[in-house]
Formats: sequence, C-alpha cells, structure tokens
Amino acid sequence: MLTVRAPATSANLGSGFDVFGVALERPADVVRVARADRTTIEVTGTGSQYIPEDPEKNTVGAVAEALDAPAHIEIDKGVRPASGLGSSAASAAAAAVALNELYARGRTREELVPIAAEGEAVVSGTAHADNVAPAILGGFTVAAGEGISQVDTAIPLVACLPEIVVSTRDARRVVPERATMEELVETVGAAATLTVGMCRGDPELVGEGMDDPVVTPARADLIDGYDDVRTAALEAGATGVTVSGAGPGVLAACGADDRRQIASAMLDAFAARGIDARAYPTRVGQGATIH
Ligand SMILES: Nc1ncnc2c1ncn2[C@@H]1O[C@H](COP(=O)(O)OP(=O)(O)OP(=O)(O)O)[C@@H](O)[C@H]1O
Ligand SMILES: N[C@@H](CCO)C(=O)O
Repeated sequence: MLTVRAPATSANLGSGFDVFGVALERPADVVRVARADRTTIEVTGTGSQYIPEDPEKNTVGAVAEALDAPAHIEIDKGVRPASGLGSSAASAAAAAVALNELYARGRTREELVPIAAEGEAVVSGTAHADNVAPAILGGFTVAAGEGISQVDTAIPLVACLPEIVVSTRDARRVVPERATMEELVETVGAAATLTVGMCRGDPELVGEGMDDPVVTPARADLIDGYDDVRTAALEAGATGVTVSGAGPGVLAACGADDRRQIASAMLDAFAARGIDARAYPTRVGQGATIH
C-alpha cells in the first residue's frame, strides 16, 4: 500500500477569511491506498466514529472520483473532525497526493489543490481551498481566485482544541453578509501585515495581523470561553490569537520559547469553564509527504 501523511491546517488566520492557511507540524492524518475496482473506505483513529465510510460522504471519496482513481482507502485520523484544524482537508489532501502517485496521474501539487477541494465541498457545501492548499503545499498559503501563492516559513504556533463541536457548515451560517468600509480597511491592513510577517518569519507581525473585526467576533460566540482563552494566551506571551478555521480550535502565534506556557494558559482557561481541551505546541510546517 502507498502511504501519505498530510498535516492539520489552520485557515483564515483572522484577517484572511477563506484565503489564508498554514500547515501545522502536528497533528496529521495518515492515508493508505491500494488499487481496486471500486472505492471503499475504512476510518480509524481520533473521532473516526463520527466519520462516514460511504465514498459519497467522505472527502476522500470525492477525490478518488475526481482523479478517476478507485481504491481501497484506509484513513488513520490524527486530526479530530469538526475541529477547525482542517480534519476533512487533511484526509482529502493525503488522498489526492496518494492516488495521484498510485495511478501515476502526473498532476503537480498545485493541480491537486482544486481536486482535494472537491472533497471539502462534500462536507461544507463549498470547494474552498484554504485548508487543502497548505495541507498539500505546506507553509503559508494564499488562495485567491483560482490561484495559490505559497511561502515556506516556520512561525511558532499553539493550537488549542476544546471538547466542543462546531461544524464548518454551522460556522459559515453566522458569517455577516456585509462589512463597513471601516472594517474593510482594518481587515486589509491586518491581512497585509500578516503576509509581511509570514514572509519575514516575524511572529510579532503575524500576531498583529490576526485581528479581524468581521468574521471572528461572530464565530467566537460559538466557542464557550473564547474570550477568556484569548486573554490568557495573550497574557502568557502570544503575539496574536484567533479562531482556527471555523472553530472550535483556537490558534495563537508566538515566539518558540513561549509555546509551552501559552498552551498551559489556554488549557487552564478552558478548564476554568469546565471544558476539556488539548493543546498542540507546533509551528508552520511542511505539506503532505509520501512514505
Ligand atoms: N475524511 C474525513 N475526515 C474528517 N471528517 C470528514 C471526512 N469525511 C467527511 N467528514 C465529515 O466532515 C465533517 C468535519 O468537517 P469540518 O469541515 O466541519 O471540520 P474540520 O475539517 O475539522 O474543520 P475546518 O475545515 O474548520 O478546519 C464531519 O461531519 C465529518 O463526518
Ligand atoms: N475558510 C473556511 C475554513 C473552514 O473549513 C471557513 O472558515 O469557513
């Protein structure tokens, strides 16, 4: 069997709604594929009991269909579903890379991004590429229109995942339909600052650029304890904090030496609300790897 590991990802980063994404060094999904006459799927690992094995309902089924590459696909979930850490995208990205290799389809990594995004359409209704792009390409990615820009960087991060479930579909319903010119100017300024920070490898600029006056405040209401966790992370040294993807994961940017204390401050803040959580001190990392 051919094995591919694809990382968790964090989309939006506050100011880059549906555009920015980063690959995280950990956690990750591992996908194994073998040629078959029709696609069958087996899911094990974190939260696997909530993930359908029907190829019409699993992101990897749509990818196999798009690549005309029927296979037996085993998914070992390291990224919990409905986490805001690109769980559905990690499987889709790994499957796209694996099936492209298995059937020698010859697609470039860039060409595999829209194919993996077909998988995202299965779960959230839109083929958004902001999670699958970094899961395939690694680093920091900008998905704008049909194009993807990518920068390798290693900004330190802490991802904190509470035991709360927020589906992407629900979190998209609360996104405001309109923004004022003032909010637009603020968002563009933050997005540009964050981009410069990623290019320079500067956690201060990245954290500053996570501010978002439009989408994040609406979604924060879906995450019990978000404001306390954000404050705790900032007091522990985070340079910026935002909702990861559609939530409930919360993402903090920081200096490498501050990750442990930030992780523990975020966990304590969730615990004070009676919410169990798991923290991943990590950094921006590489995309899918073939083993
Ligand atoms: N291979 C898969 N891995 C994970 N979830 C899957 C997969 N295939 C289908 N799903 C379904 O997708 C939903 C989870 O996707 P969703 O986009 O809501 O979460 P996420 O990927 O963790 O979040 P985000 O995109 O905000 O980072 C669940 O309902 C799950 O059953
Ligand atoms: N950009 C997407 C990522 C989550 O899948 C959203 O925030 O809805």
